Amino acid sequence: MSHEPLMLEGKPVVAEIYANLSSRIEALTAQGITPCLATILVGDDPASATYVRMKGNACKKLGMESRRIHLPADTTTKQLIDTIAKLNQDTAVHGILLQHPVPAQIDERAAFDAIDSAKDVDGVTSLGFGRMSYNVPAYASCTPEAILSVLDHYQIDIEGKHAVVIGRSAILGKPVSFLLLNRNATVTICHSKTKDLAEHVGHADIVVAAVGRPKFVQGSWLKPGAVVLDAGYNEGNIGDADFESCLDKVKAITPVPGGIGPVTIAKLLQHTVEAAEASV
Ligand SMILES: Nc1nc(=O)c2c([nH]1)NC[C@@H]1CN(c3ccc(C(=O)N[C@@H](CCC(=O)O)C(=O)O)cc3)C=[N+]21
Repeated sequence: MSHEPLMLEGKPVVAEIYANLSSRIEALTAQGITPCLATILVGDDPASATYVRMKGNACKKLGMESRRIHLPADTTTKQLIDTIAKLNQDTAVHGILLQHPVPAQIDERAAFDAIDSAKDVDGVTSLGFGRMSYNVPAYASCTPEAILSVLDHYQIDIEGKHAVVIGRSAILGKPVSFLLLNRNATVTICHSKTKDLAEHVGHADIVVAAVGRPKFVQGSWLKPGAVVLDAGYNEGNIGDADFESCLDKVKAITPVPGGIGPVTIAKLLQHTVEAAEASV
């Protein structure tokens, strides 16, 4: 590109979300309801522990409550579901986040579906996902919604654009594909078995990198003027896009860190406030 690419920084998007939330949190607290997010971490993955801690810290900063539940790595599906059931019953808890991924012995789908849909602030239940996909009111998964918020904040058109999503996970690739579809993008979903990935990506106006492989998306694959949203969170804060090579081609790109990640957390808090408001 002849001009500098636009940096899609998360910070102003987060500031906008938090500015809107603080008065709502105050109003709730005045009624004796402090929005409360419960996070469940199973096992000892250090990166997951960091993300969960960040979520709790963000709650504190905004005057919200949080509960951190940490279960051992050998937790069974039944034990996890029992823990979720207690949080479902607890009227002081408004949102429940089960940190993905869970250890292999756990049926993650069964655990996600045990979350009361009124508290499913991360859009992980089958009902929440289905409602989101049908474009009826629901809490969408936080990273997908963060991606849409970044596009909207920077006034990047979605309608009629060709979006290529790389990755098809339950909390990222699949839901972001539906959110983009519901905004009238033409969506291609690529994954590990996709042939000619570079060719698909080369047709994209909007590229969502959600593969979980550091520096995977190469600038050489991109159509000049593409917009790249990097939702990767690999070790060492390295994104899924090869930022340096992408810079030469893109109209706009999210940095990692400082892009989608912080907006994800803001969305989680927003949904928790909405769940608290709905509980009144
Ligand atoms: N049910 C579920 N929902 C999730 O939303 C979810 C999850 N499971 N499992 C793990 C991933 C990861 N994730 C991140 C959130 C924020 C940053 C973030 O804010 N990162 C900072 C840098 C991190 C740092 O400062 O250490 C940034 O990009 O600027 C990263 C990663 C949410 N996830």
